[in-house]
Amino acid sequence: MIKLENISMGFHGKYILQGINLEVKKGETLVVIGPSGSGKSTLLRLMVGLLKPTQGEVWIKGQEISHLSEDNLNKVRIGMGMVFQYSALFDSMTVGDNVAFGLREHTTMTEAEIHKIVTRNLRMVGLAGQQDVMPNELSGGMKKRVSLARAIAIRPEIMLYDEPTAGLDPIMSGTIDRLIMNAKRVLGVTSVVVTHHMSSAFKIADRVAMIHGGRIIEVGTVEQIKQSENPVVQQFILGLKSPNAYVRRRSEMR
Ligand SMILES: Nc1ncnc2c1ncn2[C@@H]1O[C@H](COP(=O)(O)OP(=O)(O)OP(=O)(O)O)[C@@H](O)[C@H]1O
Repeated sequence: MIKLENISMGFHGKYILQGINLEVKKGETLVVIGPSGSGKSTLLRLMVGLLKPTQGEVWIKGQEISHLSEDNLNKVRIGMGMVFQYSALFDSMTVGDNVAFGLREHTTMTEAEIHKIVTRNLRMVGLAGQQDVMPNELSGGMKKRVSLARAIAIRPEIMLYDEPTAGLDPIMSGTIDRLIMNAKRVLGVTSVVVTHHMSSAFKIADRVAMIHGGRIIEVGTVEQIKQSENPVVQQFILGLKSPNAYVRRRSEMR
């Protein structure tokens, strides 16, 4: 469904990502973890053609997208929902109109049908009855939830989430995790989720990929990641001060 082939990405001569090979299968949820600034958001932006790789190929549903015109890219993007860190809501539109936007643009649904979906989706993200509110009256976390309600409205085949639970309280984070899992279970959505929340990552992931130093240093199922012998992976998932702390802890346990 999504395939990155030998991707390198540099900004002003400095390489952020190097030699990235990654495949996300249909219906799979891949969670991307890694330190701040390691290139996780850049990876998502490459997948949706917002950035062109310095090197390598980005395949979406059998189509290489890094050389497509903006028009053709937009056609590919119709099947993709995005919940990005600063997902722009349209400030001049109500919450309800924001959620309805893609449905009005890309479907022939009646207003009554659209109203039903808007109401249901806002309820799913814990914002029932907020359709007439303007985005600037919402907290950051609420805006993120509106953008999630908007993204899933068009029933995309692919969903890309950039830190969907950042800034949310634990209960709301749990709600969003369940939404991501439901989108997979009910709609068969293929998802890539960038998160700093390890508990969330381990709950929702089919596979986890860890980026470090511009490269994918580990990829595998939750169990495989938890059992990784790589001290850098263990340091990250356990939140230790240094990789050596893990090596010491492991030798003490043996
Ligand atoms: N358009 C750009 N121009 C120049 N540098 C950029 C650009 N986009 C990202 N970068 C740089 O690339 C690096 C990786 O950024 P990115 O946002 O992908 O990291 P991240 O892993 O998502 O970080 P975080 O976890 O903090 O959100 C950073 O050093 C950032 O400054």
